[in-house]
Amino acid sequence: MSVNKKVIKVEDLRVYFHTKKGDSKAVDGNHFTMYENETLAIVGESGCGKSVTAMSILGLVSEPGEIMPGSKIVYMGNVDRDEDGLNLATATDEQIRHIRGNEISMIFQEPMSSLNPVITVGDQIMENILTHEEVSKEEAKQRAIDLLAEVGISRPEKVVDNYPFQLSGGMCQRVMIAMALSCHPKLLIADEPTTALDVTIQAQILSLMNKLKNETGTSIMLITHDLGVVAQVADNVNVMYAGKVVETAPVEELFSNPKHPYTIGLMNSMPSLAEEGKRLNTIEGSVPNPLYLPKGCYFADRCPYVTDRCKEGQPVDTKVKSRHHVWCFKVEEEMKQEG
Ligand SMILES: Nc1ncnc2c1ncn2[C@@H]1O[C@H](COP(=O)(O)OP(=O)(O)OP(=O)(O)O)[C@@H](O)[C@H]1O
Repeated sequence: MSVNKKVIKVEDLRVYFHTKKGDSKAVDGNHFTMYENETLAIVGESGCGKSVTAMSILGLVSEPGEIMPGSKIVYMGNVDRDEDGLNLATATDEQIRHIRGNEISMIFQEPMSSLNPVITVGDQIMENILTHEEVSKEEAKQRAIDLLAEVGISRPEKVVDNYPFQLSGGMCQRVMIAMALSCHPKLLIADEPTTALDVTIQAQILSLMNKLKNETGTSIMLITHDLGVVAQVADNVNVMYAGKVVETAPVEELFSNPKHPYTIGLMNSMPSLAEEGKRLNTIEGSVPNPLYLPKGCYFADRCPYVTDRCKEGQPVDTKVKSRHHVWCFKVEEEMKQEG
């Protein structure tokens, strides 16, 4: 089986917010690898560190937040520059500025508030192109029009001169995608890109993201709490809990063979995924406060299978099969028994 090229490899990423009450461990040992032409979905309850992980990749963590020493975010999207990759966790502001908006782009949940209301959408796309490439204004404008057409906006030569308020939410999100794609990014981070849109527009935006991935080979990180969205567009999924990945697997494998009790709980709480006729469950309890994390497994307090061992130490990486890994003592023991 051919494996796509690695774009980014995150190892032991820790992001702490230094507050008066102590260190709030928003991300606490996160790790994953992203590949070209693949969409990685990051799922998990509110506050589990999805957005902070994305902000770290973009160099946007600011005080009181800190990417802790030892964290690695190795960007390998452009091997011409450096065979070993560039550690974005320790890169200079200048190095990150060059990559952000160019090789790594981001689209956000609220397209209206991410676009500048007093600048036409065309000028905003052009500004991005002109910042990163040496092209004339005319060429940049033509590129903006072509990009608007590419993301499915009709009459792009007219829309290019519109202000964001003249467009619908779905159109603004398309503009954001056009902007993100203006410099052919190796990695596109989409943080809840369809949450603010109605269902039909949601489906169109997701299929647009799929099309772009297939046509350009861009690696996409999709942050969402919606497993329905994950099923539609993800190739791989990371399930995060309290700042850590607790399970990672290819999407079909995760849905057919979820292992971590938290992943199973998430699936049972989704109406479309729970077994027909079975009562919908919610996961009792709440995520631990990142200021006071327990010494054992962070899910122990909510886990129906908790044992003393779970309260004593942190579970380690257990391989279930190729690219399916779980961090759970119960799964570790099951795998040992299976030999
Ligand atoms: N500026 C800040 N100061 C202190 N804590 C912060 C700050 N920004 C984020 N956090 C904390 O970091 C943790 C992770 O937040 P993050 O926004 O990454 O969660 P999330 O999984 O993206 O949630 P959501 O789905 O609600 O967007 C949370 O506990 C949050 O309170």
